Amino acid sequence: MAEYYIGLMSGTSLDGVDGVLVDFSGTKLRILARSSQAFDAQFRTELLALNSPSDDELHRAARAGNQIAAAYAQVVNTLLSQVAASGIGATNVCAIGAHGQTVRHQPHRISNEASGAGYTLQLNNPALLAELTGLTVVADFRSRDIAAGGQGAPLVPAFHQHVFGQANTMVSVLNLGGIANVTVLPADPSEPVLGFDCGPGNALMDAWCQQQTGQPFDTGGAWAASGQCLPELLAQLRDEPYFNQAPPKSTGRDLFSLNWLQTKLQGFANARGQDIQATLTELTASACVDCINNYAKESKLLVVCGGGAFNTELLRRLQAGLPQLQVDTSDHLGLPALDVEAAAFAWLARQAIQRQAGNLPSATGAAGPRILGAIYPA
Ligand SMILES: Nc1ncnc2c1ncn2[C@@H]1O[C@H](COP(=O)(O)OP(=O)(O)OP(=O)(O)O)[C@@H](O)[C@H]1O
Ligand SMILES: CC(=O)N[C@H]1[C@@H]2OC[C@@H](O2)[C@@H](O)[C@@H]1O[C@H](C)C(=O)O
Repeated sequence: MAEYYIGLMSGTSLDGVDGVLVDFSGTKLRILARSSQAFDAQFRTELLALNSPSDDELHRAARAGNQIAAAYAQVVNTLLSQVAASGIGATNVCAIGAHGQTVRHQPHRISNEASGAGYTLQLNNPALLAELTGLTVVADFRSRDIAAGGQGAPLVPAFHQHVFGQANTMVSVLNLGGIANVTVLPADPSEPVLGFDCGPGNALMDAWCQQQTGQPFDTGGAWAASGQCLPELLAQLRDEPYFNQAPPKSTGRDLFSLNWLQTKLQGFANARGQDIQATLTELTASACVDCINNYAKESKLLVVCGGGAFNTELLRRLQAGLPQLQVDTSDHLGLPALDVEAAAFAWLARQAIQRQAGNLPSATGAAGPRILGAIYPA
């Protein structure tokens, strides 16, 4: 009996929505349809602005949530139209897992407040999405883990374990989205799975590329490849306490923003744009390399997913920093790099519907396993 779920991810790159329709009924998941929809430049600018305090932000955030739900509904329609000929329709889909758009992520405990709790905020309107699609929607996956003392991120390690785990071999998985996060799957299944954010993924490279060239990202890393890494700037960028913090840990644009970069760039006014891009690419690569060397030294394989998997220069720098292992994209294991996160949220929706935990406390630091997400019935 088929078990269809839809997963929708719009991540910290702010580039748009990735969606997949997955069948979980077999031993291996099957992706039956995939679709991406880019946000237009104006909406992207608004989402970026909403990542920082600004005027009338409650009203603007609510409107942005509606717009995200509308974009999600369009992706759902496209996915369903791709499988219509196979006789699969909305009534066959168990639920949608809709991540929402993270605009704040402050999971750390606030000791001088009565609740002591941190928070995370994903803009979305799951009620509207349920109305627009007629489907059950699961949303707000992160809050429960934070309420249980966890980071609320990363949440993909449980899914990575499900799809990429190998008997008797340590495997590491690196998601290169706006932020980079790693999952370490131990060779011994009784050992805990680790998972945490390494630091910036594409966010700073994208921001610099957009500002200097007008292009939203450095295609293939070609611009970075034409420059030289600046060691002094790299040292200044690496001089950020987050990199030396022990896991569990997670971060976001709250820290790694264009403002952060501009502060670090003081004193480098005469540097060439492509050299700064090369240095930002090395920043992402070196932070990830250090995480692997510190927490996954015995890994023989590094599975790379997320849009950064298309950045050849970034992958070259990763492989150069990790000569002891093989760097490969998830495509080689049968799951396209851009589909992994969306598939993870389809899986997390399924966990919620089946009243199963979605978090891994060994990764997030939560007090225990928790059922994640709020369910908006069809
Ligand atoms: N051809 C390419 N060359 C270089 N970089 C690319 C290419 N295609 C995509 N990217 C990068 O991937 C990013 C999108 O990746 P992805 O969709 O995984 O991000 P995301 O969903 O926002 O991730 P996360 O939630 O993990 O932060 C783009 O912003 C860009 O930086
Ligand atoms: C708060 C938030 O949205 N975090 C994202 C972000 O993007 C990458 C990294 O930072 C990761 O921790 C997380 O996303 C993935 C899907 C996760 O939860 O595993």
